[in-house]
Amino acid sequence: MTIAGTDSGGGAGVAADLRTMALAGVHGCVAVTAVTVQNTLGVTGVHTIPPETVAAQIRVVAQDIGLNAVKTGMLATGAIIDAIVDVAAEVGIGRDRPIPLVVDPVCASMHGDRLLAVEAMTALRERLIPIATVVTPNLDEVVLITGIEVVDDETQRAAAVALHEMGAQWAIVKGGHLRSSPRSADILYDGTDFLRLDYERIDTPHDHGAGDTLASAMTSALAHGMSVPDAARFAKGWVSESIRWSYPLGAGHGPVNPLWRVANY
Ligand SMILES: Nc1ncnc2c1ncn2[C@@H]1O[C@H](COP(=O)(O)OP(=O)(O)O)[C@@H](O)[C@H]1O
Ligand SMILES: Cc1ncc(COP(=O)(O)O)c(N)n1
Repeated sequence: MTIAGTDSGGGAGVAADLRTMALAGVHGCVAVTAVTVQNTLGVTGVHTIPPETVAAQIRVVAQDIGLNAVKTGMLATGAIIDAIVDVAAEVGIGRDRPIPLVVDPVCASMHGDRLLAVEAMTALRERLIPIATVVTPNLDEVVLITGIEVVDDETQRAAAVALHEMGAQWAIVKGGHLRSSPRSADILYDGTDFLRLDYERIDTPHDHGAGDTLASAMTSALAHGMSVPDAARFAKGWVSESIRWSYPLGAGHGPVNPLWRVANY
């Protein structure tokens, strides 16, 4: 299941998640948190869904269809985070529970438009991250959550340690925004070992939805029963190829494209 917002441009959020989940061989269910008015240039409006409606979407799917793995993306408000954390305890989602939870702590769009209220940062830090099986921030989110500015490998590792200490079972600190590096390397940490997930940096402005695609590929792999390190390796390869096959759309940032998996270009 993806718990996330919609993007009218079809590049990020629920649309990106469902594309990846389908192509990765799992049935994706949806709990919508917010409707965004969005195109490739930015977000011009957000309509949030009542927290009890978000929780109810999760509850009815858990009760009928069942959940193998869950990811969160855009959550919009602290009240929505609270509702998700409460229903997660009720149906068994989260670390040390039967259903793994991947938390992509989306705070803003790539255009800099806010997708999580400032007041929600405390609930994110103190309630949601502590129940995450894996948390997957980009470098902008790392600064907002931990105060650590990542500039190199050492600070990237320090951020992973801070996120693990906040309660996440595993932390992946994504290096996509570390433009000074010729590689695109993410660091995975479980409190003991660091795993570096390294890939060539692909030179393209069309990377809208990359973070969602990484987290939903990982969630799909966890739903198939893979371990977190195997799921992370799978997801890194998946998002890298999706960035390679991204396409221009509109006047801004086009979407990453998981159709590389099936398309015969
Ligand atoms: N230009 C790029 N080339 C290759 N991989 C990239 C590139 N940009 C981002 N990635 C990878 O895509 C994933 C999403 O990263 P990032 O862009 O940092 O997140 P977000 O989309 O949340 O801002 C990460 O695995 C990152 O390393
Ligand atoms: C509904 C929604 N969810 C997530 C993102 C983040 O994606 P990106 O960082 O590519 O803008 C977004 N723009 N919109």
